[in-house]
Amino acid sequence: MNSGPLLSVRELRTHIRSPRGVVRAVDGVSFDVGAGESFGVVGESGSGKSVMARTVMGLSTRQTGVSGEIVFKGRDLLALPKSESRNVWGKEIAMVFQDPGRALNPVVRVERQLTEGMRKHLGKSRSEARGRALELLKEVGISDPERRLHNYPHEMSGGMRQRLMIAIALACEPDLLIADEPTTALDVTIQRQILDLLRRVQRTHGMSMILISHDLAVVAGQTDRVGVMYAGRIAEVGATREVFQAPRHRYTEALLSTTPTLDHQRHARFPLIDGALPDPTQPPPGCRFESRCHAASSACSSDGHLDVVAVGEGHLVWCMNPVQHTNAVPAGGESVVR
Ligand SMILES: Nc1ncnc2c1ncn2[C@@H]1O[C@H](COP(=O)(O)OP(=O)(O)OP(=O)(O)O)[C@@H](O)[C@H]1O
Repeated sequence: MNSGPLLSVRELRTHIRSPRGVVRAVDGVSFDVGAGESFGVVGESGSGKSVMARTVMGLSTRQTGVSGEIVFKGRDLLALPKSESRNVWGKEIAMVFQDPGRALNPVVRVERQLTEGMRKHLGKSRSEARGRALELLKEVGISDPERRLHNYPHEMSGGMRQRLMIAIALACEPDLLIADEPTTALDVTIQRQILDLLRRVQRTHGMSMILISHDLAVVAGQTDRVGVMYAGRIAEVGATREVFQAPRHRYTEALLSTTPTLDHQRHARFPLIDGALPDPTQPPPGCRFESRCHAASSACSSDGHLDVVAVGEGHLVWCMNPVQHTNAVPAGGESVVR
């Protein structure tokens, strides 16, 4: 029996060949997600959140080179034969995308989109899968499910389509649900309902969730732990409350300090921080935030290995000079992990 975290991502790299060179979209990312845990991922546009999520979901293209480890329930998915990893992706790990209109097949009726996975992965008969599909539609709040089974996606509203995506994701009872900006494409009034639904199904099904969001307030309210991504790497990871109340990486600090409404859980969209992300085809040596960091020293741009400092229980920061808070950690309580 595997007693480690449900998901352990280690030194994950996803490099994409493109006309402008090799984009190092994900470039040495490590984090864990525990069973039943909700893990948030934040970071400004282009930091690599979506590429990381798609890689964990097994959605790499031919232009993509992936290395590192994605250890899920004790098995490294990148080292498994394709025939086995295919059974994990879509069944044990499922994904809800930003734009349900694009993620759903426009020419296939709801019934087939909902039952396909159950028939393929769980070996359910057509009528069993149909019965379960009706239950799932009810669970995600879609009324008149019998009629809905015959619909095409375009016959449903954006909010209903996202509910349908969630039902499809739940169909094979996954252990991990990845939600990549699941409400960005929706009206503000619907966003809250979808987030509440995700949180509810995560709890009732006892799943783990990776929730990617631009919206810091959403992540603050919905997740147990958070990873802050910057330029293809994790800058800081830890309990959401701790990271948001006492950030130790200056990138996290900058995000939070320029987001005054976070306390009120409103409109906490990503703020503008002076400067720009480095060119992902030619990232600088050393710390990638160095050029925008007010506390950087010459050592930060040196080509040495970037230290990971443990600043609290499960709280790691990729910085050689983390922010100090009074009362945060007793003197000598911090240690370099590697
Ligand atoms: N198919 C692709 N070909 C080339 N570059 C890509 C491709 N997909 C993503 N990238 C690049 O990889 C980097 C990371 O992109 P990604 O979409 O993961 O960022 P993100 O943090 O999810 O941003 P957003 O919040 O805007 O979705 C960016 O520099 C992006 O331009």
